[in-house]
Amino acid sequence: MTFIQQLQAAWQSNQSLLCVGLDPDIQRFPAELQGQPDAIYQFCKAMVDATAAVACSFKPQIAYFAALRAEDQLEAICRYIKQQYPHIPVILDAKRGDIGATAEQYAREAYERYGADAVTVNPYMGFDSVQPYMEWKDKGVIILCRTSNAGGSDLQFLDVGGKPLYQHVAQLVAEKWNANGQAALVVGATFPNEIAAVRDITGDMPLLIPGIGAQGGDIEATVRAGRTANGTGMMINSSRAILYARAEAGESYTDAARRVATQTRDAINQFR
Ligand SMILES: O=C(O)c1cc(=O)[nH]c(=O)n1[C@@H]1O[C@H](COP(=O)(O)O)[C@@H](O)[C@H]1O
Repeated sequence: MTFIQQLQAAWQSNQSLLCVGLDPDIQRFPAELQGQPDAIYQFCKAMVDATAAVACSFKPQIAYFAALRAEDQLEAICRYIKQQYPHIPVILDAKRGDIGATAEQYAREAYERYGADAVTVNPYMGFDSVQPYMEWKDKGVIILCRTSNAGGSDLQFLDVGGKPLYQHVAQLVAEKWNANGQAALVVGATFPNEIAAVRDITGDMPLLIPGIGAQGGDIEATVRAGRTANGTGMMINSSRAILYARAEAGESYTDAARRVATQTRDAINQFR
């Protein structure tokens, strides 16, 4: 099964467009995990188990693991998801971008070492820097287009021949780069007008949309702008708002994560 087929199946089986981001910040872990040698893995495993029933994808952010020399725990959580929840695709968020020969190695790292189904990449160095990821025909290649951060406008909004650069990227990917139908684009939930513009350009291409939750993006505006005709087409990511949800009376930290993930999935579904 290709990444896109896997994603379509997960949208249906879990009735969900929610991507659960795994950004494990040890400073924010519950007391019971503090000081454990594999705390990052244990925390992510607990989050995966708590949210798997309402997620269409998981997105581990590699920096949170690599900064603490915890790549082995990233390997382990990717393997765990594959074993326990093989129907839910894993997106490695690495935002890679380099010359072709180096990109080949990054692609092997994402797809072989971590067994990811898709990886986020940066288009700034052009097609030959993205192509090596596309040689893996059944894998997803998720390309930055209009990122959720304010500074994204510094370059992505520059006028290139009468349109902003992010629209040029969307057009390039939709019309030229995506020969094998495996591409998706990143567009931030903090910019619903831009989500709508990218949706217009790209037809039914899946969009990875981070920025709801901790970054304050509006769920209704996001879904209305990004949905396809059949009410899918999006992986709407939330990380910190789910991982570090405040527990209510009698709740464990995993209960709180499950509650917020379920509420977020349901809030998204209201507007599909
Ligand atoms: O590619 C991404 O996932 C990404 C792109 C973008 O434009 N903005 C963005 O926030 N992200 C990632 O999405 C996650 C957002 O986390 P929260 O703000 O905690 O929900 C982080 O892992 C970011 O690295």
